[in-house]
Amino acid sequence: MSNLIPAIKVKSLSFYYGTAKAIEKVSLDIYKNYVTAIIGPSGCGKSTFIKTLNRISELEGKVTVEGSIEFLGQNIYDARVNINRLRREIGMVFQKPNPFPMSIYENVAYGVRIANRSSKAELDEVVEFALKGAALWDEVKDKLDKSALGLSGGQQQRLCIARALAVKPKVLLMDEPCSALDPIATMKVEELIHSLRQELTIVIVTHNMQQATRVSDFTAFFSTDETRIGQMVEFGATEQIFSNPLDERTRDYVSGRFG
Ligand SMILES: Nc1ncnc2c1ncn2[C@@H]1O[C@H](COP(=O)(O)OP(=O)(O)OP(=O)(O)O)[C@@H](O)[C@H]1O
Repeated sequence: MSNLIPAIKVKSLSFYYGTAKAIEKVSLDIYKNYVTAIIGPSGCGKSTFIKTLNRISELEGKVTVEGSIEFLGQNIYDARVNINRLRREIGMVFQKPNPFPMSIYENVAYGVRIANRSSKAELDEVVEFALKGAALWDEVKDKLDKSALGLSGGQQQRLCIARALAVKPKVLLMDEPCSALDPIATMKVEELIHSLRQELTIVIVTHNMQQATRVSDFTAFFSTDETRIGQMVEFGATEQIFSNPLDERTRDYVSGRFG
């Protein structure tokens, strides 16, 4: 792989819920226009980590962050950072599809309306662009005014991806985006992830190791020891992590002997 440009540089990141440390001193570069998978056993801090990347983790109450996360040359934890803009530039898709109880069109247009004043024609264009980007346009183009809640689970998840794409993010964070989907819907989302990396940088948390090998270019393996504090054990090209891991703990996990 040539041309590795970091989109996000995580430096010695530690994270606490109240006084409980959830992750310790994670450092890693997330490369632009590649897919990075975060894998590891339950409770090792994968979701916590991904949520620190756009400061969604701050919505969890009293939390403390140490270290830094550089995005576009700035520490995102700097007091001058505009959090709304940060979350538009680093969008997020969650485990369970969470469409708003409104029409398909309004779901996609929502964030754009908040971010800037747009004409109806501009909004129409963005909605079409985002739904096409999320490979959902053909299925919904004739029912844009219908409730999003009438869509299947897989369609709802692609709608949530379209909603994130509508505000033209540079990075998309996906926290187990397929865990509530059937195999066919999962395959569609995986194909989508593959094609989206032309335009975007993607970070995906997954429990499914086959999925990590199918969709990602790089993999970070997180784990905990007896302290129960999450740490990054190993990071590398996905092929290397799965075929020739350097750390014994990674080897045990990817071979299914642990976790
Ligand atoms: N909102 C919260 N408040 C307090 N502790 C939390 C909170 N969310 C997570 N934790 C704790 O932080 C640690 C890491 O949790 P996290 O959900 O990030 O792990 P994970 O690797 O994503 O787990 P899983 O694979 O089960 O989703 C756990 O010990 C968890 O109990």
